[in-house]
Amino acid sequence: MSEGKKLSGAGLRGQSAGETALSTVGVSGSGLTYRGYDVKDLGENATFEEVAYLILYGELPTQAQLDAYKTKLKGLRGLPQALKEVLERIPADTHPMDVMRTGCSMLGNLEAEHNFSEQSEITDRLLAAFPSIICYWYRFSHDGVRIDTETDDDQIGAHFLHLLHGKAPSELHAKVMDVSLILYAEHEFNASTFTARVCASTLSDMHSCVTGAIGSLRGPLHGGANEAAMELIQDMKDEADARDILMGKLERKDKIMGFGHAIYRDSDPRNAIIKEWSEKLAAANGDDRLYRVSVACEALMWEQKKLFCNADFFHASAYHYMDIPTKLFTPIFVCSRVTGWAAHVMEQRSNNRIIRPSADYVGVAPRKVVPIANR
Ligand SMILES: CC(=O)SCCNC(=O)CCNC(=O)[C@H](O)C(C)(C)COP(=O)(O)OP(=O)(O)OC[C@H]1O[C@@H](n2cnc3c(N)ncnc32)[C@H](O)[C@@H]1OP(=O)(O)O
Ligand SMILES: O=C([O-])CC(=O)C(=O)O
Repeated sequence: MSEGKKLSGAGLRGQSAGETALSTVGVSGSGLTYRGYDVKDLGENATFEEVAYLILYGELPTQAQLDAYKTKLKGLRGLPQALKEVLERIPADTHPMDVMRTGCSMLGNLEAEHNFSEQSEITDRLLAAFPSIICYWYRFSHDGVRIDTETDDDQIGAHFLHLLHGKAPSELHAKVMDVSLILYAEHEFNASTFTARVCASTLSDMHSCVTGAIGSLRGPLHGGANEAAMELIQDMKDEADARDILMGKLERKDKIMGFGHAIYRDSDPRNAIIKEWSEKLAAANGDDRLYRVSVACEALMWEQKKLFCNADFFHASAYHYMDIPTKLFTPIFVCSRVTGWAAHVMEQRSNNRIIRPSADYVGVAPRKVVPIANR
C-alpha cells in the first residue's frame, strides 16, 4: 500500500475522530481489513454471514456457531403486519432509500430497543429484515403482489434475489451477491458510520442510529454513487463512446460518480474484486457491453485525472447483469453496511463521550438588536 493521502482539514479530512477495533482503511494488506482479516481473504474464503458474525461478535464463527446464526437470521425475515401496511402506503415513485429509512424507523416503533442489552438482538433483526423490507415494498408497489418474505434460502444475498425475482437465483448470482455484501460490510469512519456514531454518542437507540446512517448513505457522494455510476454507463454504446462522454464531462468539470475516494490514494481494494465478478457475469450474460465501457472509463479516468474506481463503479454493471433495478442498488448497500454501523454503535457505547466538536466562527461581529420599528 502507498502512504495515505496528504489531506487538508476540510471535511475533517486527515483528523482522527476516535478509535476503532473494527477495520482499517488504507493502512495494511490490500488496503481494507475487518478485525485483522484482509477483505480479499474474506471474499475468497468466507461468506457474508461469517463476516457479519466476525464484525458483530469479534471472531469468525465455528461451523456450529455459523449454523445457529444462519438459522436465527432466517427466523427473523418476517415483517410485522403494521410495517407491511406502512410499506404498502409508500408510493412506487419514492426513492427506495427513503423506504429503507422509513422501514427502519417504523420497526423502531414496533420493536423498540428499550435497553442496550438488547442491541445484538435488534441488530440481527435489522440484518434479517432489511431485504424483506425493500423487496416487500418494491414488489407491492411495482407488481401489485404481497410477497411472503420468509424464504428458506441459506444466505442473505440469495434471499434478496429470490424475493426480488420470485425465484431462487443461479449459483453464480448468489455467489456474486454474497461477495458484494462482504465488500460493503464495513469501512471505518465513513460518513454514514460516523453519523451512526454521533447519534450513538447521545445514548440514542439503535434504530435512530441506523435510520440516520441510511440518510447519510443515500447521497451520491457516498453510497448513492453506485446508482449514479449506472446512470453514467447505461447508454454508452462502446469504448469510443465511453471515452467521448467522459471527456465531455471532464471538460465541463463534472464529478464522475464511482471514482475517487476520501482515504484511498491510488486504488480501492474492493474494486479489483467486484470488477472480476462483473467480468464473469458479463461472460455468462452473453452481452459484455457494460463491462467493456466500464473498463474504458476506468482507463480514461486514470489516464486523464489519476482517479481510480471506488467500490461503487463496477458494482453498477455487476448488479445490472443480475437484473437488479438501478434504484435498488443503494438499498443493497444498507443490507450489508448495517453490520458495520451496528458494530460501531456498540463500540461507541462501550466507551462513550458525546461527540461534540467545536467550530471556527466566521459570522458577523457582536451587535445590538435594532427595535423592529427602526429596521
Ligand atoms: C462507497 C463509497 O462511498 S465510495 C465514494 C463514492 N462516491 C463517489 O463515487 C462520488 C465521486 N467521488 C467524489 O466525489 C470524491 O472522490 C469523494 C467524495 C469520494 C472524495 O472526496 P475528496 O476526499 O474531497 O476527494 P479528493 O480530495 O481526492 O479530491 C481531489 C480532487 O479530485 C477531484 N475529484 C475527486 N473525485 C472526483 C471525481 N469522481 N470526478 C471528478 N473529480 C474528482 C476533486 O474535485 C478535487 O479537485 P479540486 O482539488 O480541484 O477540488
Ligand atoms: O470510506 C468512505 O469514505 C466511503 C466508503 O468507501 C465506504 O463507506 O465504503
